Amino acid sequence: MPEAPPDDQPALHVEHLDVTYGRALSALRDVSLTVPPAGIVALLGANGAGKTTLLRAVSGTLRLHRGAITAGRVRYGDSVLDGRDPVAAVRAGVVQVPEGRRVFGGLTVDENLRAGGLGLARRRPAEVAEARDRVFALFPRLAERTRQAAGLLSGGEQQMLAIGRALMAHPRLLLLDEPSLGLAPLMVDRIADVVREINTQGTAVLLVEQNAGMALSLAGHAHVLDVGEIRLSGPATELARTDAVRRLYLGDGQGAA
Ligand SMILES: Nc1ncnc2c1ncn2[C@@H]1O[C@H](COP(=O)(O)OP(=O)(O)OP(=O)(O)O)[C@@H](O)[C@H]1O
Repeated sequence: MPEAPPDDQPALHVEHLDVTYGRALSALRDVSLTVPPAGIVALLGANGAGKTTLLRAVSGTLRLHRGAITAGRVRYGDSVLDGRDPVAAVRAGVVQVPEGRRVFGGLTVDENLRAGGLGLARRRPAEVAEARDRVFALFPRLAERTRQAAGLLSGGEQQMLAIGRALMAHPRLLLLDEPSLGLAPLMVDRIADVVREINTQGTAVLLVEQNAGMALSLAGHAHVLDVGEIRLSGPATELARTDAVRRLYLGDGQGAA
């Protein structure tokens, strides 16, 4: 469990972040953003803009992908997260749901959930059971399939499981990487409802999405990344009205009226 009580919610501060892969590839340049306590912030951008890279920099998984922070800071409350590992981030209350519903296909739903939060010290069985109950309340479909192999779930159910597994670690900040990718519209709505519900329960969300309509309907604030740099930032409702966002991300060929 994170050390701080739930009502002591820190903010995430990403400050002037530069990230490179290998020696040559600059993936992020001078990126700054804040996720306020219990807020939802959306990060939009085309393929390759650097959205996943930013989540990796926050969750401590960058090094697993041969990336490195070369300048700037990532702070979550009093915890400095840049240069740390994923376990340090999880202990601070920051958990990433990777793109592509990476569930353990050969393990059951229940085993996948139990794998969430591994690395957290001293969890009592009652705490694990309570976390599972919370996941099942959000995703009743998972409760009906606890013994099913995760690889046999539908795409939407696998996304639910990936989010559920992250929730097992009691995040105070959830990093969601394209949760709507490849899902049917009804399932996208369902995932959006769940993100809203998780946030209502007090968890902040940094939401990476190509589905700008969904992301802007959920977020209070949003940023647009373009080839490694933040081009636009503002309240989600305002961003949804700008020409560039409407044309490029909301499928509005006419631009703003
Ligand atoms: N492990 C890696 N090694 C080298 N380059 C990488 C690696 N991961 C990402 N990149 C490069 O870094 C840049 C940013 O990629 P990133 O995956 O962060 O973008 P993205 O906005 O999340 O795109 P997508 O929507 O396609 O996932 C791209 O040029 C990508 O090719």
